[in-house]
Amino acid sequence: MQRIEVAVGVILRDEKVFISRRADHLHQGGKWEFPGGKREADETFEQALCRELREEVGIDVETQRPLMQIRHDYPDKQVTLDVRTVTAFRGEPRQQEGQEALWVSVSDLHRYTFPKANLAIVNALQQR
Ligand SMILES: Nc1nc2c([nH]c(=O)n2[C@H]2C[C@H](O)[C@@H](COP(=O)(O)OP(=O)(O)OP(=O)(O)O)O2)c(=O)[nH]1
Ligand SMILES: [Mg+2]
Repeated sequence: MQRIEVAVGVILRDEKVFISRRADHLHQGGKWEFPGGKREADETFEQALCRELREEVGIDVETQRPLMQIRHDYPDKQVTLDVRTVTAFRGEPRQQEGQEALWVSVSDLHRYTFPKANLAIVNALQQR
């Protein structure tokens, strides 16, 4: 199985995080996620995150910082998540692909069901 590399953005504003729900038909469908997507061959993770957040939530990232990299093996897919916090951006985040999305307090993040690989992200944010 090939490992896929995913750029993931934790968009933060006033102790809230912007999350969206994965479409039902996708891998890990129906769960909440931090916006992002697969890195293309000619991109750095930083570039991939800028592109994905422009496409998926319509913002231009101004400040991003590495938070962690997570390797996780799902039964049907192996992923590496390159996770970055995004603390400055232009535009107002809006889900561009019709998925549900909302701002949630960092302290409430554990109430939402994320893919298993995300557990470390939620823990790290709540310990900040
Ligand atoms: N975006 C995102 N993906 C996550 C998270 N947690 C997690 O395990 N994943 C996994 C699910 C998928 O297997 C993979 C992301 O792939 P994807 O199919 O959404 O990528 P993409 O947006 O580029 O979509 P596409 O190429 O299929 O159009 O990473 C997360 O918080 N955000
Ligand atoms: Mg995506």
